[in-house]
Amino acid sequence: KQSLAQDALKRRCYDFLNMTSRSFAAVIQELDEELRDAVCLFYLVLRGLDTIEDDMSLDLDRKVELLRSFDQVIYQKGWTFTENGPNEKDRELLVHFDVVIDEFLRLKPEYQKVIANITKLMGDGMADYASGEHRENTAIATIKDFDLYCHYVAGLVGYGLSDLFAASGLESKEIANDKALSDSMGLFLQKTNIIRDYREDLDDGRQFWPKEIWGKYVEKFSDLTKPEYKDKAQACLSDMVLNVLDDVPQVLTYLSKLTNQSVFNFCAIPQVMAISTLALVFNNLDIYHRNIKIRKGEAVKLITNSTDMDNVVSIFREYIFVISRKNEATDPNFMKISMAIGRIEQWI
Ligand SMILES: CC(C)(C)CN1C(=O)[C@@H](CC(=O)N[C@@H](CC(=O)O)C(=O)O)O[C@H](c2cccc3ccccc23)c2cc(Cl)ccc21
Repeated sequence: KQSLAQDALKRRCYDFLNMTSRSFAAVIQELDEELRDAVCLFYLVLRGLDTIEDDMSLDLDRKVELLRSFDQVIYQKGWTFTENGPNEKDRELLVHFDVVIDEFLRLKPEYQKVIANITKLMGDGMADYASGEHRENTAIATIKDFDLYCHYVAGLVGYGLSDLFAASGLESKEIANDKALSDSMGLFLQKTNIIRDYREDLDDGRQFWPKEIWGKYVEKFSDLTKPEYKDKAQACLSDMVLNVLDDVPQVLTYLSKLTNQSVFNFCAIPQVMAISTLALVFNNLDIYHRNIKIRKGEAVKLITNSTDMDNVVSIFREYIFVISRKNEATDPNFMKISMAIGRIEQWI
């Protein structure tokens, strides 16, 4: 029986959810009753972890200590955090994190275990990266480092969501068994965001593109913004998109295994937004100068059309066609892009 006070507590968690991410918050709230609170709290715990990882004003040792212990923090009633810098985006969430913890402790133990387990793995991964990042600026040297970083910050989210879907009984246990599929769901979103956010990250002094890729085209990461390197910048961008296209077949395979409508919508909407973003950024040198986003009207069309597998496949087919049309024969990666598109078209 929910007391009025407990209702107020839950309401405040959904207010934080809406504060941290408007459009996606609505999708989370559409989830079946059984999963809604667990996913909402998983999202807020991850946001808390991200707010610590993102805060460059935090002392490194303090940051590492917080990241590695966050899986215990979420069990400490009353815990709050006021050491974030003043302009940290979701500072407010950690200042009132005791509300999130109270609600987390009311979840079914098996949901708590899934969230705590992923929080530990992610916190350790972020801590390892944060220590390395301070050692030398290109902590993401190889494509292997790139995949590992994206696994920590996004692939693990896929692991956790698949475990929650399976634990809820709304999806088969099998969805949580194939880790590679869950990993690809996160990698596709995160890698697309990393390409889109090139300029924003550069201006923040952060670089996530693997040196194994950009180092083939320029000496310095910021050279990609210079007009005299235009052709190199375009080839580098297509090389990055090529790397992301590898995850498309796994994303479609994962989505095809889902049976619950609300879970499907929750999983499909970010993926169709990502393929649309990928088609937008491909061969679009504006990404080196400003953050480009798909138009609102486009996003609304995608959201309303992502409720069944056939529609999602046709949306992917449409954007894969856009990429193949934008693919230029003069691009050194032209053939590789064509073959990656060929592999995807076999699937769709
Ligand atoms: C880094 C990230 C990709 C995992 C972030 N991430 C997502 O990107 C959100 C979408 C989102 O937040 N979009 C932003 C816009 C934007 O950031 O571009 C919005 O405000 O609409 O979706 C993912 C997400 C949703 C559904 C299934 C997933 C499977 C594996 C991994 C992640 C999955 C997400 C699910 C959870 Cl529970 C937590 C975080 C995320």
